[in-house]
Amino acid sequence: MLVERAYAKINLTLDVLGRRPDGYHEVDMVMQSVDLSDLLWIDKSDAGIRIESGASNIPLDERNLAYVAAEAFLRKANISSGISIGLEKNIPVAAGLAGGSSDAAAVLRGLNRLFATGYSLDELAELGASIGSDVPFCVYGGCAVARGRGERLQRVHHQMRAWVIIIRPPVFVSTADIYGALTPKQMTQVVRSKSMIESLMDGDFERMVGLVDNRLRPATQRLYPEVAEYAERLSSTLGQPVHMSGSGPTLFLLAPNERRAQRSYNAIRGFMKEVYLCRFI
Ligand SMILES: C[C@@](CO)(OP(=O)(O)O)[C@H](O)COP(=O)(O)OP(=O)(O)OC[C@H]1O[C@@H](n2ccc(N)nc2=O)[C@H](O)[C@@H]1O
Ligand SMILES: Nc1ncnc2c1ncn2[C@@H]1O[C@H](COP(=O)(O)OP(=O)(O)O)[C@@H](O)[C@H]1O
Repeated sequence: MLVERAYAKINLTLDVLGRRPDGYHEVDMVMQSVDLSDLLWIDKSDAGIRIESGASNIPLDERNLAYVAAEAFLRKANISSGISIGLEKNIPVAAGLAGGSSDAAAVLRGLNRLFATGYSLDELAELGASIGSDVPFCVYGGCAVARGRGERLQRVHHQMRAWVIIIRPPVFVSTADIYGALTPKQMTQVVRSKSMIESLMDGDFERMVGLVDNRLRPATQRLYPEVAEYAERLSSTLGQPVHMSGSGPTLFLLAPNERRAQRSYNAIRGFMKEVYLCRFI
């Protein structure tokens, strides 16, 4: 048996360039892993794929992305063993934090170790792209610019230290609905990833914060006006901008040090239920 950790991500920039013939959207986004994670215990078993978890808000059958990943891996490696997966779910579900994608990526890494199949991370990422657009990034973690539908990655090795306060409003958002609600005006060729990477590489925290942006946000706020209300309340209480991750509804704030992060975290906990304090990894 082995243990794998599946980290959540936030989007520091997210630009949509246009709709593709396959129904997906061409994106350009800077993704960053944070140290909020699920834990997976992965082992061989007699037959079939079994997932056990205390989480009651996700399917534990073949619809679970960890299951889909295990099935895809066994098929690729031509292995007939059964698999058991224990899943401790700490990443909020359907939140724009890629929790399911990260679980899938952790299963690919874990099974590669368990069966000593020797696939490279690039090979696992390629397999991951068939499971979901965010899975290839989650195979590597860290920081990367993701293009295409999210699967074409340029990894970024920066030393920026930043704390992240993640707030999950009680709103349930469908990623497909958000992409589907984009208007042509919300899709442009202007991308912010280059400047964002420069600020990360320079360790320029203030510049980085000023560049955080997400082109899906207007669509999410139009379909779910509560998200705009939560964001407005948070930014007016704290006197600083609040950002949205992925298709939402998760909002986040960035802080340059632990003291400031803790102060914001304490203030937000007074009126929001689901708040997490974490860091870039
Ligand atoms: C918005 C983002 C930003 O990181 O993250 P989340 O909010 O899901 O965390 C991603 O683009 C989400 O990636 P992921 O959640 O893996 O998407 P998928 O399962 O591949 O696709 C779900 C649906 O979203 C739409 N989709 C997804 C990716 C993309 N580049 N264009 C799209 O139009 C499609 O309608 C697709 O059917
Ligand atoms: N292991 C998993 N963890 C979370 N959600 C999962 C998982 N497997 C499948 N899902 C389903 O995937 C959908 C998206 O979940 P998630 O990956 O958490 O969000 P997002 O794509 O917004 O980052 C949810 O509707 C959930 O039911």
